[in-house]
Amino acid sequence: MEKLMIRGGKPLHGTVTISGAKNSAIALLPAAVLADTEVILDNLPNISDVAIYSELLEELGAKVKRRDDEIRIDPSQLVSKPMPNGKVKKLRASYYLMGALLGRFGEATIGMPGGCNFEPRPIDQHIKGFEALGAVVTNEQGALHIRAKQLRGAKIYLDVASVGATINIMLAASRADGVTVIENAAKEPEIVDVATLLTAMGAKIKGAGTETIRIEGVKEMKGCRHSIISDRIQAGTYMIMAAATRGNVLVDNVIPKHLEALTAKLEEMGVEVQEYDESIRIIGKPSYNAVDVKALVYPGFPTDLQSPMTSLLTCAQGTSLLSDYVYGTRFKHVPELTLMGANIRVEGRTAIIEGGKLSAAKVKAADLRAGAALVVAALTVQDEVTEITNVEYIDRGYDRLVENLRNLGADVWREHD
Ligand SMILES: CC(=O)N[C@H]1[C@@H](OP(=O)(O)OP(=O)(O)OC[C@H]2O[C@@H](n3ccc(=O)[nH]c3=O)[C@H](O)[C@@H]2O)O[C@H](CO)[C@@H](O)[C@@H]1O
Ligand SMILES: C=C(OP(=O)(O)O)C(=O)O
Repeated sequence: MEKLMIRGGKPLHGTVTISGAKNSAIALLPAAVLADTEVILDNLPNISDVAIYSELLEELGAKVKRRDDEIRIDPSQLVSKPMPNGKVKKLRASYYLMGALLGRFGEATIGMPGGCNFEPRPIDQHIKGFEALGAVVTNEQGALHIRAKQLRGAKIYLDVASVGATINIMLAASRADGVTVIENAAKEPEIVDVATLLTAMGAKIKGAGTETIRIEGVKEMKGCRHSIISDRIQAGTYMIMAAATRGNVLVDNVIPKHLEALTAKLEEMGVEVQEYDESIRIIGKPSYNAVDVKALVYPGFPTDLQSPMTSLLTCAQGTSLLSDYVYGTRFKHVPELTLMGANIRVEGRTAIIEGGKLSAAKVKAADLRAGAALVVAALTVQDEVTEITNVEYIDRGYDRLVENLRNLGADVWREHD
């Protein structure tokens, strides 16, 4: 086990290059199993979720070769195999093997997913989708058994615009007989990225990125080469870190459109934001306005930036309100920030944040973004060392975090716990 040590108080300066998106990569890897030949993905993030997913694909018989930020997946020898336990429990996105294997083999047995457990995260909409496509789904000892004699296209109205359910249904429906229409589909950029890969593999998909997605099933899908979109959540976290430390940072290899909700909030706080074609410069200011933030589905403010944003709002003058309308109890970072001297109260789905100075403490990352929130907070603490344990959560989603922060001038290192 390792812990992260941060001596804060230094404004971040320089350029950080953002890697491919976690939430795309861990959907694109299982999507590759629908092909008959090799799929090559570029701009692959170097994060633990990707490493675990690659091993899962190998367990299923895929040949996986990885070099730098490229991965080659040859699924031609893939076998239909139950995966009730083991690595599937370490990931949230292992649920995509349900849709992908169902599409390829007409059956899948996958343990209930792991990942960040900041609150109960049901997958009833995924199951509803598989059933609508003609599958029989049973839950036996914590694993879902999904079987279909013949997958048939269907109209599916999602009760909630779920990212995972939208992608899972797209995966299975790509190999179904006939046309599937998903209504109230999620619109996150990662869904468009998955649709782009599936289309390059031979699927017929229209409307990804809107609330209605139409998928015409095809009999065969082939390999291709695809570059993963850049990680808007990693990019947003560095933008927040730059603002919190009153630094001047160019966040490079980003799609500025994907970050508009954050950019608008930072500007409202008084942060200077300069947008370029593929990069964003953040110039911090000595004092910030308190603001109200509502985390919503895309294109609203992302729930995955809600925790790091909480830390930034402790640097503002006055009271900010931050409400999460996607995950109403995603506040595991709050008790830890309180240990660092933050004045935050949670009422229902809202955190009420009073601006003020933080101090160093021994804190624990309760999940991936709660960990990112602690890193933001620690970077603001003048000269004192904050110790963050449970770094393995942060490693799920931040590519070369220590290296990047050091390049920006931060005093950060890892130690054995
Ligand atoms: C691997 C991945 O891409 N993870 C992201 C994905 O998670 P994930 O795909 O799990 O999140 P969803 O979009 O499915 O969840 C959104 C909301 O819908 C609810 N819901 C979801 C599915 C379902 O079957 N029933 C149901 O009620 C959830 O409890 C939540 O309140 O989107 C979340 C919301 O942007 C992000 O925080 C995660 O980083
Ligand atoms: C919640 C997240 O990830 P996951 O859904 O993979 O647990 C996240 O990326 O913030």
